[in-house]
Amino acid sequence: MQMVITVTLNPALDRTLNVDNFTIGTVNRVTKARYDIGGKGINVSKVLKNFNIDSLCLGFLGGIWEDYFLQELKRRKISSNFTHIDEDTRTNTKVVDTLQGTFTDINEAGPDIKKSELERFMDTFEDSCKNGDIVILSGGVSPSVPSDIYGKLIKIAKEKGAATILDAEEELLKEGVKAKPDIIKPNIHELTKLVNLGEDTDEAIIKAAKELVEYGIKKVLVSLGERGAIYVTQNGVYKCDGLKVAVKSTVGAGDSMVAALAYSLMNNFSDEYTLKFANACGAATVMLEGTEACTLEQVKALVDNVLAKEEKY
Ligand SMILES: Nc1ncnc2c1ncn2[C@@H]1O[C@H](COP(=O)(O)OP(=O)(O)OP(=O)(O)O)[C@@H](O)[C@H]1O
Ligand SMILES: O=P(O)(O)OC[C@@]1(O)O[C@H](CO)[C@@H](O)[C@@H]1O
Repeated sequence: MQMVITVTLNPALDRTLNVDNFTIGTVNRVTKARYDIGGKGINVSKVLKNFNIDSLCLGFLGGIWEDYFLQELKRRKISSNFTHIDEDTRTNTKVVDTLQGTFTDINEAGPDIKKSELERFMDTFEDSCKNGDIVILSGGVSPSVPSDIYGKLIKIAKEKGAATILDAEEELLKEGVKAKPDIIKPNIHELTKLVNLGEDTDEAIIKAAKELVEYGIKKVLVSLGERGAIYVTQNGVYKCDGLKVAVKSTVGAGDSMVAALAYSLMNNFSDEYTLKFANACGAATVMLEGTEACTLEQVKALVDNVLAKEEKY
């Protein structure tokens, strides 16, 4: 049976603090706090579960939060086979200031991963991937994990006959792209660094994404925050504007788009509808507090409002 596997090499307990008029260098009072299990791959699995799709979460977990993550995953009926590590899984702090409309992420570097822990993970990964699976590689890694890790994982997954989706930044993305994953989902900042994009006009983004498709990546979804998204595939170029919605937290918007890409593959959506669906997922996610996953009902209520069109290039 086809399985979705999400890889989160550096999960995080996301602590979202609402602070009015957040100011650096003073005492800030928190009006509301919430905690969510997070890390990009785990967020993808949370969204997929809300879409009635089972997935298997892999990665590293350890220390004070390990049991909490496992309990939460169990409560959500999400399967997992995390590699246990000695050090503590990190806590990432997100400061939401609705008065100033700012969203600040303070992400920890993450625990040291020992060579033996990495080797155990590699074995688990290799044993888990099967022909026809969809493997999602998302997020950053601890400093001790080599930056070509995603390249290696993509190679293994492809040899097994699995489709691969990569959502990463900087060297992790650069090295991962060399292994030609099927789909990538850079945001505009990630794309800019990947291809040395001079300007962030639609034309420049489309040209860069087309070059990536010519290089061998089948589909490139560039997320542009409130500006919407651009999707370039072997079939064409598609563009849509962002939906105007009330934003509660931007955390996980990109992850919900990655979940949408997997969901679209499983449901054979057209490229145009995939873009509409992914953009609706992004909008639905920013309407929710903290790192809460969007639901299919929410997305269905928004998707028809997304105006996506094929661009002639
Ligand atoms: N302010 C907003 N209003 C409406 N939609 C938004 C807004 N911000 C993000 N989105 C939606 O979410 C998608 C993903 O956002 P973004 O480009 O910020 O991803 P990202 O940087 O990968 O996010 P993250 O790393 O926080 O998960 C956008 O393409 C858009 O569809
Ligand atoms: O430090 P990374 O791995 O780049 O990002 C981690 C993170 O910000 O990404 C998710 C939202 O996309 C959060 O759940 C998590 O805290």
